[in-house]
Amino acid sequence: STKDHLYYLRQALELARESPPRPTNFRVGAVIISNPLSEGASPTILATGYTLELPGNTHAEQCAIAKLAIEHGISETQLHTILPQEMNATLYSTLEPCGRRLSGNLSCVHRIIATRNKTPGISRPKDTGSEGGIRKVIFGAKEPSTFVGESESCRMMDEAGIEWEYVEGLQDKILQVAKEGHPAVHTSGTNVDDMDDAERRRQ
Ligand SMILES: Nc1nc(=O)c(N)c(NC[C@H](O)[C@H](O)[C@H](O)COP(=O)(O)O)[nH]1
Ligand SMILES: [Zn+2]
Repeated sequence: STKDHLYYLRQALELARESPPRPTNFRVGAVIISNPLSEGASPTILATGYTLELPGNTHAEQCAIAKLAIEHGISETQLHTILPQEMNATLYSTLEPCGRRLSGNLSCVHRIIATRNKTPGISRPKDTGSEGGIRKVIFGAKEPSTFVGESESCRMMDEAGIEWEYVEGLQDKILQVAKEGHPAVHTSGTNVDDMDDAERRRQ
């Protein structure tokens, strides 16, 4: 339910606050939970991550996925062996996972797809249970167009048969945390350093 979703998005937002502010990316937090389909089983947190947590130019979702694989001593493409379908692994991210990165690094949507037992080139009907790994992605804010313009992430997840859901309620706070470290935009509208001298003198 939305209440549970907001509970985990709040946890992810707390993680995002751990991220060092940079003008070149967003501060994001991610939580991977098992949310078993079987009756009465309770969800458990499997891994967490925040932007730049692991060395290098790392994203929150990337860190959570990498940490889970490291913890089990397996590669990220083998995560479906510890995330069977009945575990219904779900990734919560404060911001929509990236579909493209200005750095050219592998996007988080591709990393999420790689956790599933998808033999490249063999397309199974969507409902086959054998595709474990991360089955659902829930995020609390759409990615602003700052870096890559219109995000293709949701279309890419649809094509990969990964369920996703944008849960509203925390988006303002999430974006405020995400953009800390970005150049301030003067509320007066035009950014002072964008003005020409004549206009600046008139201020
Ligand atoms: N979902 C998400 N999680 C993150 O941890 C993070 N930093 C971003 N940020 C998205 C933004 O589009 C990219 O940060 C820029 O495109 C620059 O790309 P790099 O981060 O340098 O690879 N998005
Ligand atoms: Zn990413």
